Amino acid sequence: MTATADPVKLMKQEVGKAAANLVKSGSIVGLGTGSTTAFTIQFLGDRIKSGELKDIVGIPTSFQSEVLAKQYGVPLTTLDAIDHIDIAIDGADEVDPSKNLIKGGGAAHTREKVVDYLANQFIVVVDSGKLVSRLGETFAVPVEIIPMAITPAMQAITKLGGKPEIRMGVKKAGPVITDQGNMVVDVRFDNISDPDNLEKTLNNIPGVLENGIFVNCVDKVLIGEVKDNKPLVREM
Ligand SMILES: O=C(CO)[C@H](O)[C@H](O)COP(=O)(O)O
Repeated sequence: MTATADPVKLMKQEVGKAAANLVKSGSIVGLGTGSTTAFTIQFLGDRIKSGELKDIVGIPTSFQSEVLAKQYGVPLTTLDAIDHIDIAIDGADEVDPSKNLIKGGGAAHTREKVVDYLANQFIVVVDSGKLVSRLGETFAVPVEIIPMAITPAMQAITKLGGKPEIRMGVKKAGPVITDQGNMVVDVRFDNISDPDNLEKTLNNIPGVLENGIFVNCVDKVLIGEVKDNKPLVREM
């Protein structure tokens, strides 16, 4: 793979590669979604092709990661065929100092939460622009809702103090539809002081399938940075 001049892409590439290097032969690997984990999947494929990495199987968290795994030669399985996941590698939209996350920028947070929470080790890969002092600082909370419940669920979210907006498609008329056939509402909150409680409260609204707040589940965050035009990876 050739290095790129775009600093954010360079950070994503370095951190994606660093995470792929943590995977050991014989592992069952959760494959995250997004532009950062796309590099991880690509580097896993490179390690398999070179013979350095043997007997791994991936569990995709989205149609996107499934397609990439097939493209780069990473064998896949399903949750029905395995009894554990050794390591999951996934991106995030925000990371707070306690390693809590907002995810779902790619509308894949429901499957991501299933896979990432099952893993014995959950590694998050981000560029340094994703670090925040408090969740909700820059990113809205994605909430996946079944279509017939969209109106009452949005009303309930508004009563909680959130400002919900249906996520609209790009190069597609109408709303984004998830891999499960649902809609996503992006919810702005003025202040998320208790992410643990907000995660549970949102999921208690009838019709809500899952939201993008991930609390107390991350083992390690790999952060990509660029210093003096050189990419670096540090750990949190
Ligand atoms: O949660 C996600 C998808 O639902 C992604 O992991 C998150 O949006 C980060 O994406 P990227 O690596 O492209 O910045």
